[in-house]
Amino acid sequence: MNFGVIGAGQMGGGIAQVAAQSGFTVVVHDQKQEFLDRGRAVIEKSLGKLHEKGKLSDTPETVLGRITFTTDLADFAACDLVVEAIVENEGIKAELFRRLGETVKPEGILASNTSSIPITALATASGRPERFIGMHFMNPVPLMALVEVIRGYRTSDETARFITETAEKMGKTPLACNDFPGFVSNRILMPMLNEAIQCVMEGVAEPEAIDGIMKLGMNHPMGPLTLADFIGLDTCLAIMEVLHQGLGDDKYRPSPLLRKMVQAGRLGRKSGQGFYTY
Ligand SMILES: CC(=O)CC(=O)SCCNC(=O)CCNC(=O)[C@H](O)C(C)(C)COP(=O)(O)OP(=O)(O)OC[C@H]1O[C@@H](n2cnc3c(N)ncnc32)[C@H](O)[C@@H]1OP(=O)(O)O
Ligand SMILES: NC(=O)C1=CN([C@@H]2O[C@H](COP(=O)(O)OP(=O)(O)OC[C@H]3O[C@@H](n4cnc5c(N)ncnc54)[C@H](OP(=O)(O)O)[C@@H]3O)[C@@H](O)[C@H]2O)C=CC1
Repeated sequence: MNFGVIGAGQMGGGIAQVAAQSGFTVVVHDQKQEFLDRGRAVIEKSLGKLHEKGKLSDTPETVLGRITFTTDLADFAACDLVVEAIVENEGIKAELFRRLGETVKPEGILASNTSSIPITALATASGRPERFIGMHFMNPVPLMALVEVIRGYRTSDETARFITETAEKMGKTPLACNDFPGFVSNRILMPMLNEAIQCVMEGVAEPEAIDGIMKLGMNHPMGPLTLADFIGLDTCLAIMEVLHQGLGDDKYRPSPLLRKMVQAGRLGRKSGQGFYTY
């Protein structure tokens, strides 16, 4: 299969890596060569770790050899499937899908890894709503089992079947849900992270204590503030905005502290500082 990925950030890089581990021929796009170089280095490091642990059936070089990196969207013309993983912004994604709809061969399927943005709106922008779907991987992609499969209003059965089978070929467990703001994963996860941030703002406890309470008390692998830093506070804020606007209920109001930290450029792990310093 010719597998395309748009965005070489933490999610795009992980999706490209797992697609290549599954034997697919992969092309990855980002806006600038330096972002592609950074994405490639992250993939190399992850493959090295998996190889060390005997969790890779091919050598890291073989897997990496299946991936090409490009700044030219025209290189996606022959793709059977393109998964988009760029910034969580509806306008920017919609414009990208309009271009992909004109570039990728007509029978190619387009998918978004969006955390929360309506699949149906992006499907309309693509001009091929029957062959459009949400394919939502979890972070870190090489380690997490789930792919949330979100059907838009006009997604065909054939497209849903193809994505389910592709996720399985990638060693993931696909689970289906419908197109509502935040789908299932982030409708449930993100209010918890937002509430943890609200606890920091109100001085309920120090970040370390909040994380410790949720790790030791609820057996969560990461505390909510560590996880928010890991996801990216900009992405968390964007998801909360979609929940708040899309569901129209103030229980989804983003914490003012979350908003302020994003305004200050404290985006979590990717910027070196969030609730913790990296
Ligand atoms: C926002 C959205 O739209 C949706 C989302 O994705 S929400 C986020 C969902 N993800 C989560 O909730 C993740 C929660 N965290 C976890 O499950 C775990 O902490 C984890 C799987 C990430 C790490 O596992 P862990 O056992 O707790 O910790 P850790 O010891 O750090 O990691 C295990 C190993 O995996 C390795 N590892 C971590 N990321 C890796 C990657 N991308 N590739 C390869 N190896 C990796 C670590 O280096 C570590 O290796 P060593 O044992 O050699 O040091
Ligand atoms: N972080 C997470 O835990 C998860 C995120 N997601 C979703 O995946 C998507 C990507 O998130 P993530 O990988 O974390 O984000 P990153 O910030 O790591 O990467 C985003 C990518 O989008 C590119 N980008 C930014 N602006 C534009 C633009 N205007 N046009 C084209 N490309 C652009 C970035 O390139 P540049 O370097 O140029 O900015 C970068 O390659 C989002 O939709 C997010 O909601 C889904 C599951 C989990």
